[in-house]
Amino acid sequence: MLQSRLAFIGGGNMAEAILGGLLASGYPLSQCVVTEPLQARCEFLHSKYPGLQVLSGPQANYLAVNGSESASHTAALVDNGSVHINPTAASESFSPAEVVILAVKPQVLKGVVTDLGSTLHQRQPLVISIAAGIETSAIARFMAEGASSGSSGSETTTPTQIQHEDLPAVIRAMPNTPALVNEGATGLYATLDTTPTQRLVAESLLGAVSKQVSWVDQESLIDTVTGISGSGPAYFFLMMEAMEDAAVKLGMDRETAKELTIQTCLGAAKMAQSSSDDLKTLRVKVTSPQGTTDAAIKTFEKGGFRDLVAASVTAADSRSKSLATELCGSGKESKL
Ligand SMILES: O=C(O)[C@@H]1CCC=N1
Repeated sequence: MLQSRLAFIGGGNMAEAILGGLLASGYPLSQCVVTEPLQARCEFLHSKYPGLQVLSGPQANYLAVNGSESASHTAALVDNGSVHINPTAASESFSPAEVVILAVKPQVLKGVVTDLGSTLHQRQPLVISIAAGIETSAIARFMAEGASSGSSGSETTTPTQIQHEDLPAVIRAMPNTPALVNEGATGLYATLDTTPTQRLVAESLLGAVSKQVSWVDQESLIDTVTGISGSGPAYFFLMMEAMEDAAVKLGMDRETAKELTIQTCLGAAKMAQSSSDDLKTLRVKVTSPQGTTDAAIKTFEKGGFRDLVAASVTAADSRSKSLATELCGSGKESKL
């Protein structure tokens, strides 16, 4: 399971970050398949990762999850024009995926999972979703709806009521974009029906691009993970933009202001990580009484900085919850 056959559904930035981190840590390329609807993105992935199986077209997700029993089946799908595939891999058969990473936008997750319902039900891979907001119960409902209607790929099943315990286990992950430079922070939530091995698999896959992987024991806390680390890089970019602009206003050239700001951010983060002091103590240690930092911090506090940060993190957390309601109905779903 630790070098499982992986299917990335969606080949965007986060999928690439996870894939790139895995490959850099020695994960076999031959164990990975990526599906991607955009031709230009497929070509980019082909050229950046020679030999990677990149599938596109209406059958791509089905084939990536289900596998293809024979090379001739794969070739037939290619001949039909329904699957675009790395030419070097066109004659290969595919093993079914043991882990499916749902790396599509929340807005298209429902359609993708419903279409894959039968195959997921039949193959029982571990499903890891990195889509913001969409709850595990909603993902289970989409799988069940798809499996009940037998709408997946070329498989057909008799319409039937699918029980929750018959569905694959789902783990939600919220990585962040610093994963692109192997400095990610990821929150994970697993439903009670996941096994310790499945949790370990999720942890090691996301750990390939994350310096920090933290489990949360309530699903709603994944929204809070989104509020601090998922969206968080943008908060620090905003802070750095504002510091750079302030220095420019005071007469510094932009490049110098940018370099000093970035290194200060990086240095502060490294100090916070390596020091045994808590964050408040670290701040107080920089702040001489009546000195320059004191003047700046008093200005932040007077301007309501803490309340503003709290309101902003809460807004992201709330938006993650409301995304679920917008895209999946109530957002608070009962078990099937
Ligand atoms: O802004 C967003 O919706 C996503 C989720 C976390 C980071 N970006």
